[in-house]
Amino acid sequence: MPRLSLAELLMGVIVLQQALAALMWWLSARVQVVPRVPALHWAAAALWAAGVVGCTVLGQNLGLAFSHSFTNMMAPGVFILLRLGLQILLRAPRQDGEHALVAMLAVACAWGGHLGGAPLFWGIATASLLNAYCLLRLAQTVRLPVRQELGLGAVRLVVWPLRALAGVFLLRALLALVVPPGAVRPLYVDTPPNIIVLTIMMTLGLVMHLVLALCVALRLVRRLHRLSRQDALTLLPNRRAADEHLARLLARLRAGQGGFALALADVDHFKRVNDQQGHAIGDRALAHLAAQLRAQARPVDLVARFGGEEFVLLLPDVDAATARAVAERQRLAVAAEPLRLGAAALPLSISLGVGLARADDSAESLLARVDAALYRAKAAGRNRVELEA
Ligand SMILES: Nc1nc2c(ncn2[C@@H]2O[C@H](COP(=O)(O)OP(=O)(O)OP(=O)(O)O)[C@@H](O)[C@H]2O)c(=O)[nH]1
Repeated sequence: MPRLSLAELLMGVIVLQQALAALMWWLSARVQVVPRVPALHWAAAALWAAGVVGCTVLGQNLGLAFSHSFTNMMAPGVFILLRLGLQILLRAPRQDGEHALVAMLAVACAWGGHLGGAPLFWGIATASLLNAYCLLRLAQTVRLPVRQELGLGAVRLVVWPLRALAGVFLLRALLALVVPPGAVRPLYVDTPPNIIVLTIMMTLGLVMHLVLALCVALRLVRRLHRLSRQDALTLLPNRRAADEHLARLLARLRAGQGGFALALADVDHFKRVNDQQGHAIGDRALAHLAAQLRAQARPVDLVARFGGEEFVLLLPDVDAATARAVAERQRLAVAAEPLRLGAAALPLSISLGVGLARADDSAESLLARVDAALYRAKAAGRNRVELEA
């Protein structure tokens, strides 16, 4: 068995590593853990990288022209695929024109540089410049999402190796122009610069895919967190979100940082709506009411679906009179805006109970007082506001 050089060994590790990354992305796309299209782009990028490195090693018998041209022509494809996947994930504008231009230039560099008979150094220099450009563009695309998802530390972890590799390519381009032809050796030859380049490539290959995987996982967790606190029908915060917000406001009140009021709004005779119009119209009525309540509220107020046909309003920094006035405004707005059903209109109304939080309140005691006020509003004829006793 032929003895492998250190460079060849490193290239073998890179091939294996990229093949595993490709498998990981492909599997996660299949089981739909991550968005499918970006994951498939990254799988293709990893496979492409494994192919480029593998063919460069295996094709060394075919001569310098092959190994340089092939690597130079194919390498930008890796960066383009990685970048495309990221842009699709982020729904960022895609630079298809730029990518097509890079691909054409890569082919032109390889063709003109080696296969077309131009001096070897010219091909190496132009292709290295192209690779450096792709790497810098990839670093630019990666920077913002990684910073938002994972923080500044991760930016350094992924952006600096990308820039370092771009620097190495720039150096390679410069060397090709100033040193004698043949001094810039193909990657599979054991030279100190090649070992450095391969080490950076290996580290980057690992870090890049790990950081991408982490970004995707964090996005997923944040999405689940958001969904678990959102009501699917009205898109308002749900009971869980309201309970958490109420606990925060109570803690703030106890710390002497400001009071708040709580209002419960319940749709009047909603059973009748369902019975007479059907459940689907009932759902539309709830979504309509939710939009109205939200539209009437201040940005600092929380409007949430508390359950069924009941909504909760959390109003920070108001006194009892203001809280009552806010509830009254909401009631009048709902009564004034029936649900449009084609030419017909379905009148809707809400009853509200309102209460001001006290420093010794628990969530339960406050809710019990406001619920009692709501009960009185219902008992007194509905479509009205009652303040806690
Ligand atoms: N369409 C629809 N109906 C719901 C939903 N959640 C609860 N409801 C209905 O809301 C109705 C509430 O009825 P009740 O608690 O009797 O109250 P009401 O008819 O509004 O009468 P009052 O509150 O006393 O004015 C029930 O018929 C529930 O089925 C929902 O998500 N969609």
